[in-house]
Amino acid sequence: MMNAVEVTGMKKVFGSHTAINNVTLTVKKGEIFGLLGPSGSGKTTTNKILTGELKPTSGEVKVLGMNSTKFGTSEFKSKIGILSDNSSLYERLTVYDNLKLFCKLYGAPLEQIDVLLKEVNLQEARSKTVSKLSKGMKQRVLLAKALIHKPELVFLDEPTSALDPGNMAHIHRGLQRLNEAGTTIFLTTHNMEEATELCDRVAFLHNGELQEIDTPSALRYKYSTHAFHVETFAGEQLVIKNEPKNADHINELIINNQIKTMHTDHPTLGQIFLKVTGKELV
Ligand SMILES: Nc1ncnc2c1ncn2[C@@H]1O[C@H](COP(=O)(O)OP(=O)(O)OP(=O)(O)O)[C@@H](O)[C@H]1O
Repeated sequence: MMNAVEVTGMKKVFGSHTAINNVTLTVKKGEIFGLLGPSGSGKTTTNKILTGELKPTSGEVKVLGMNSTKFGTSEFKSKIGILSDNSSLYERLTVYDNLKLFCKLYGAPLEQIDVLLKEVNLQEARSKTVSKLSKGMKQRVLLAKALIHKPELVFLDEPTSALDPGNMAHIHRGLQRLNEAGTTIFLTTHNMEEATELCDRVAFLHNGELQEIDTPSALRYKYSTHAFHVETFAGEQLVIKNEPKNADHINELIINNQIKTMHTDHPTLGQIFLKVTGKELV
């Protein structure tokens, strides 16, 4: 199966500052891939290179089998969708008229508009002027705009950063449905719960360099201490390694009804990021 994204040795230098250094990664077709990193780690720069807005200083970048000379062509634009900090809407037009304009631009059927307004939970705002929308509502219109032409691959830069928990959950379900229908999603976020919930694989970006790349569950296993954390009714806090030689000890605690709570150590992606880079994912 062809990869959706192939990046080899990508570097981006702004003046004397290296924003991206030697990044190599692939995104498989059909995946939800999460690029995680704190502010300034290089997520947006990576996105801009992959969507043709910026050129890498060096390295190879391929998107849907096309190399960077094809970025910006109508074939490229018809196959990818973009939600970035540069995405914009016509402020004086209504939500519906904005989407109608983009439908026409891409030759997409107008029926797509109502399908997408439902997906982003904005049916009731269809006749509102964009300038009167909240930040979160605008973000959802921009997401609908990014998806209007049914792209094969979408690049979503912090797609839920302005959303309340209810709308965030709604958008997450929508993105999962979109992915189940075959769309590959390249998501940049610093929201670790979002990444854990949505992503098949995640990459940690820190100071422009990739630190880890794997499934959330493999990373959580890798950085687990493989121990049981036990609280007894007597108030003791025990940490017992998950090893055969400790079976009798655990058995004894169970038989004597001493266990009040017991759980395995399963670090969150945020805790792992902190362990790997010494930085919080914010
Ligand atoms: N056009 C530019 N000129 C100079 N430096 C830049 C430019 N764009 C980005 N940078 C620098 O490159 C680094 C990475 O920036 P980038 O916007 O990619 O980070 P980010 O991870 O997306 O951060 P955030 O989450 O805050 O958007 C930062 O140090 C930033 O200041």
